[in-house]
Amino acid sequence: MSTLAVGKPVLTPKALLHQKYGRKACYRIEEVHEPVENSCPGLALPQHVRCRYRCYLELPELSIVSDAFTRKKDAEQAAAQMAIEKLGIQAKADNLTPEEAWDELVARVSYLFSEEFLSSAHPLVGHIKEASQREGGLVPLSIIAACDVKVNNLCKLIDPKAELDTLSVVILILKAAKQCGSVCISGDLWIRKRNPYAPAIIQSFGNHLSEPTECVQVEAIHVPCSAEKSVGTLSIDIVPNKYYMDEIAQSLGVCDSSVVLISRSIGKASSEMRIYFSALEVPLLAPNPSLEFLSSVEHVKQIFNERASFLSGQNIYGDAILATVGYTWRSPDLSHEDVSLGTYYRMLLHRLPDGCYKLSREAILAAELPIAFTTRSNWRGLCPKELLCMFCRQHKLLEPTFSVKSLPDIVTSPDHKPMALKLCDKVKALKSINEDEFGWDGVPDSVDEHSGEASNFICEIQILSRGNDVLLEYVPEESYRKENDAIQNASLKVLIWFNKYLKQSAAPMEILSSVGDVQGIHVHRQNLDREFLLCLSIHSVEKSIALRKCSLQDQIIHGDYYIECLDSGLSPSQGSLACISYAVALVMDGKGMNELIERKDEFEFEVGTGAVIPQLETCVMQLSINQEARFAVALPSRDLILAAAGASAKYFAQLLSSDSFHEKSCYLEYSIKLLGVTEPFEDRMEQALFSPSLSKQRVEYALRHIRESCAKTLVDFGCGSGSLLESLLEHKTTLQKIVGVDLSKKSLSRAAKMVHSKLSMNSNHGIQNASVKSAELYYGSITDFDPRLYAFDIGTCLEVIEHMEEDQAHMFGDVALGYFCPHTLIVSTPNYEYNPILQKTSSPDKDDSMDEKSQTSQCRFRNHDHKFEWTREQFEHWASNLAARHNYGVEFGGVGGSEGVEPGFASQIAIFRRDALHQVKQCIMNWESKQVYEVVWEWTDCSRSAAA
Ligand SMILES: C[S@@+](CC[C@H](N)C(=O)[O-])C[C@H]1O[C@@H](n2cnc3c(N)ncnc32)[C@H](O)[C@@H]1O
Ligand SMILES: [Mg+2]
Repeated sequence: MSTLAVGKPVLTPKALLHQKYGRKACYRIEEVHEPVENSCPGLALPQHVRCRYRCYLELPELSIVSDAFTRKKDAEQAAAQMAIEKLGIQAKADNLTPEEAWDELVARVSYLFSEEFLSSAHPLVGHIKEASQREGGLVPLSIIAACDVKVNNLCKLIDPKAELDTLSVVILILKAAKQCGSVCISGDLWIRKRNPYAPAIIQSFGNHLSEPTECVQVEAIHVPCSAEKSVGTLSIDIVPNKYYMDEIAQSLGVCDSSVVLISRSIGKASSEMRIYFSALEVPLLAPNPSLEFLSSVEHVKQIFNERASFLSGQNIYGDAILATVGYTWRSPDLSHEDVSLGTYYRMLLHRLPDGCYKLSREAILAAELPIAFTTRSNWRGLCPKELLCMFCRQHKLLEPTFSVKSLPDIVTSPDHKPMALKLCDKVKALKSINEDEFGWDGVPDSVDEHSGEASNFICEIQILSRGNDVLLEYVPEESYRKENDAIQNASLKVLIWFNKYLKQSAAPMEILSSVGDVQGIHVHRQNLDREFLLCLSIHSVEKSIALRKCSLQDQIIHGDYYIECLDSGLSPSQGSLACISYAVALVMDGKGMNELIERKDEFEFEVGTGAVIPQLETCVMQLSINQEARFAVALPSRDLILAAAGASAKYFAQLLSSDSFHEKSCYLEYSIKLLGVTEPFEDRMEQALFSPSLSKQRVEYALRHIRESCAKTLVDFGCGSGSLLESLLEHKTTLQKIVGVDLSKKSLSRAAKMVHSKLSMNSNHGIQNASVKSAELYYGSITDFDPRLYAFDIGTCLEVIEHMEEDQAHMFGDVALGYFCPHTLIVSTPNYEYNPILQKTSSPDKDDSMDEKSQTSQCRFRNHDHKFEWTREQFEHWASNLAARHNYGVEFGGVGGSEGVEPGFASQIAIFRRDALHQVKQCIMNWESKQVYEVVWEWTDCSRSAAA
């Protein structure tokens, strides 16, 4: 039997106000658009705005405006809280003694049958109106227990067990009814108004009662008490002029609706989904039965319906019906909705952490709860924190507590990373980089702007029962550079632990504590087992009726019907995002049956995080874009198949229980097609494999040359988010004017914010590179000439050309040296020959036996956006010809790897210098050219320009 701990109901501020004002409390939500973080003055690009919500609360005696919140409901609660504080309202119900609650209950029951009550939108009104059309105007007591929250709350104050037992609520209402003069009890469990309503009122009921005009069949679920019996469907007839509760009574095999007990609503707060069961199953009708008496009766224990009790969180006895039908606050009409078998299995699945994730991705047969949260941008489906909160709510626990601590002195990543990182090390390294919000240069956004050092966060989590007992505490060992990463990773760890606990409950706790890499989890086993008693028991029962394993070997991928197509060379590797379409069919070989269960036209997942079933991941890693494959896996549990089947669950349930099914070889067949691959960002690899990171080395290389050249003006072609400009402002140079050009407005916005904050810091502290007098950012293509950037001292173009089509890269070379004519131009681009080293290190599972040549020929580009990558020879060919055409000299260098050692530098660099003898020729023409770039941001040092 369930022995869930019962806590005092805690009323939210809104609920408290509702108690006092009802509908007189009016909430209105208004959106507030706020620019995100450090906005940048003068930026001529739309900046990111965050939408938040403010709540306006109108009460008869005052109006309140809340602060802005990310969630609407938080704004409402905050407004309600402010009102409560201003008005000095006390949580009344909380302070009632059981005796006072009893008096209130009697008054409430009486009020529910008053004429005044009939004008409210209360769901009970529908029942009273229906009853008035029947002889005697009788209403089942259980309806009051089910519909009126206030009655329920009062009953809980009188007897805390009312939380779990509908029956005890009914008994308390029965007693209260006997004490109030205005109602009377009829039979055992009927209640009615002692003096009938005025004929005029009854007349108006008839007019307003909008009952269905024709018979409707509502699909419902039959949940047998015996766990050995399968859950099935049934339909409830809703017939004009008949009370729907009587139909339910009939389905339960009881005489009338007064002996039908009703659970609280299940699922969403607005849902009318409830469990119905027979009061006759419980020895209720004995005189004055107490709950202690009831639960001590062996018979009651035997008829305890575990599955129904688990779903409703209340004690349910005997066979039960799960249905969505009833009156609501929203409309006077009877509302109803089908509950399919698929819905039932989805609800069960929803209670497990991995099930909740699968449902959030609508990919029940493909998705798995990932084992790692690498970056927010790669995570799909509900985030771990949301999943954990949902899990706690579903299991009627308190909301989890997250305590984030900032540890400024912990160093996340070692200074010198080995070249060959093990996968687990790599995942950690990647985690610590977290470039997710950034497109190109991967500047982590939690990096402390002043010191350049990252601060570190850990997030501790505590899970408490509703009775405030500690169930689980998690103190992580790892720290993260972003607060959100710390929270998400900690939440994920706890979810993974719960998943294991609920699935391997029989395992001793020592084993559970050390599963996977979940360390730092401390559980209070007794409390935990008590809270999850039902869940564990249901899970073990479901396991026992799980399907017999079919003859096909698990894990085996067979029948690789690869469609021959041009190999694009692009296959997913660890850390990349694979986009697939898939279909899963239930196949019965002997019967030649192939039934589609689940399909998705587009499904994205991060490779290497266990976000899909292992067979699927293994298969996808062997595909290139546009290739298709099929494989078979042994049948998973029946529950999972039925949850996936959704609306067709009934059909599949029949199929799976048919005799012929057990005789045939059955399996699930997955057909998948790889639609696209988003490679992990190149700089993620660069950061993980080089120390300092390759991008940092490039910037330092450029910086050295800039200093040596004593340049005063610099243009960064394809500046991206401004990583080079940032570095220029952090170091002493002779530069007075710096300009960036890019085609990405998003990157330019980031660059503007970054340059702005660096410049303000410089002028405040009078340090670093104070020589810069002006900074400009332009939006435009570097293959177009703009005379404002003519004849600068130095031009840089780092890791840009490979992002253009090859002919455009050639064009850029000609425009840069032929029109822009900088004195010096530095161009960097990946060295294709270096890729085998990078890719071998980044995918340790790849076959090592391949000789180097074949590896090179199979190598992918470093970034999905690269249009080409050149070998050293190709690069030198391009650069030398270009230089010769425009009277420049060129030298080569690079970063990553060493000079003269095969296969050269990881990033190859050309430095073009204008031939001193050749003066710039196109001067006149240049000045006549149109200004094609758009200024998106500019800054001038007013003090200096004024002084000058
Ligand atoms: C890999 S990022 C490099 C950014 C920066 N140079 C760095 O090293 O961090 C390449 C950049 O080139 C820009 N880009 C590509 N084609 C361009 C074009 N035709 N004109 C201007 N920018 C371009 C992209 O928008 C992107 O910001
Ligand atoms: Mg690149």
